[in-house]
Amino acid sequence: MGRRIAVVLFNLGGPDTGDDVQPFLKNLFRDPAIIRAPLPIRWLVARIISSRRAPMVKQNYALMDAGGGSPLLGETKKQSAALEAELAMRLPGDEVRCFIAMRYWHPFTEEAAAEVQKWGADEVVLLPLYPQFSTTTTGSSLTAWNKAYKGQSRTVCCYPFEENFVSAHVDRIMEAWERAGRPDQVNLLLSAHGLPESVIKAGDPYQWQCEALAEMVAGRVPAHWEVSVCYQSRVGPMKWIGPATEEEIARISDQGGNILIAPIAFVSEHIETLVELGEEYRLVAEKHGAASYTRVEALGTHPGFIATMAGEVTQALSMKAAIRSCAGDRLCPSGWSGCPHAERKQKAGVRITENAV
Ligand SMILES: C=CC1=C(C)c2cc3[nH]c(cc4nc(cc5[nH]c(cc1n2)c(C)c5CCC(=O)O)C(CCC(=O)O)=C4C)c(C)c3C=C
Ligand SMILES: [Fe+2]
Ligand SMILES: [Fe+2]
Repeated sequence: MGRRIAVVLFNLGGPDTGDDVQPFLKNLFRDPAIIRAPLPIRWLVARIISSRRAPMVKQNYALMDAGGGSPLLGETKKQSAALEAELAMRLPGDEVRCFIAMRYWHPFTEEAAAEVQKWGADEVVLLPLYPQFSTTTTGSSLTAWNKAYKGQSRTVCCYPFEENFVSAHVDRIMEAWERAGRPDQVNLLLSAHGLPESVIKAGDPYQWQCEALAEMVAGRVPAHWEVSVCYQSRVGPMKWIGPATEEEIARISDQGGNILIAPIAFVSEHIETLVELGEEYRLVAEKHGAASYTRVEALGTHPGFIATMAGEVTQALSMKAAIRSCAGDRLCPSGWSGCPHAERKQKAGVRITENAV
């Protein structure tokens, strides 16, 4: 008899309606992976920031066609259904079911863990919808999962250099270039969600993974395009990693460039792609005189992305180790202490190549 395989998709979650915006933000800012302060301070800060931020953010959620909330759950359900169908084909002897585990709104990680437990899975594979590993996203979901689920699971930590994933990005970029009227001179901005600089200094490998992916993408688009990485969605007064996407757009627009802007750390459409990249930054580009501004679509259910996830799951199932990256074992160079893989040991006299790119 085949196995019952549960694939748990980790994502951030988003409010279902306008009324959910403030409690959703409160959940987010209460997370110690996001605000690194002791409990009473964190809860107070979460209450203050969420009530101050909610009115402005609510207006942005209302701009999307999602009943005043986020389209993220709907988009994640489409990816989940496509992955389930792909895995049913690849693992015909087994019963595979995908479960969605959101970190800050329904269906919460705890709800997903209870569902998996009730279903009676023989194998559990944790698969983040965050291609790059960060302690603030995948790391936080892993902590929540391990608290909620009683049993063994296998983890896919990250897949930023997986072949199908990289070529799906290039495919979406070339689609957008066609839509833009195939301009000869192009400024391709690869935009990722930013992080506070302190998180990176504490060893989080996210920025390293984003920038190494960007180099791979840059190597596959026309050689005369100008490609750069930038970081969006800054929140709060702390110093965040840069350059800031908005500043890059203003700089390039001042030179009259044709901008293609692609999300490289988000795999679905939501407030950060539809409103921030799609509307707010478009206004910045227009104000500064860009020749054109075209948003590259998120991967969504691109067949290459579904193949990436299906491949990672089947490989995770066939491994002895409980955790894998797209390179099999540890992907991050030593020094990135936030990487969930143990550091590689340097054997006497043997030089180990840490960087799998
Ligand atoms: C790569 C993915 C993400 C990282 C890294 C990340 C870090 C991070 N985020 C905040 C604060 C907010 N993020 C918000 C929305 C949001 N963030 C991500 C992904 C990453 N966040 C997604 C997919 C979304 C969209 C959710 C949706 O509703 O569809 C928000 C809410 C929106 C807003 O208020 O602007 C906040 C707040 C911090 C502080 C942080 C790292 C420390
Ligand atoms: Fe975020
Ligand atoms: Fe890593």
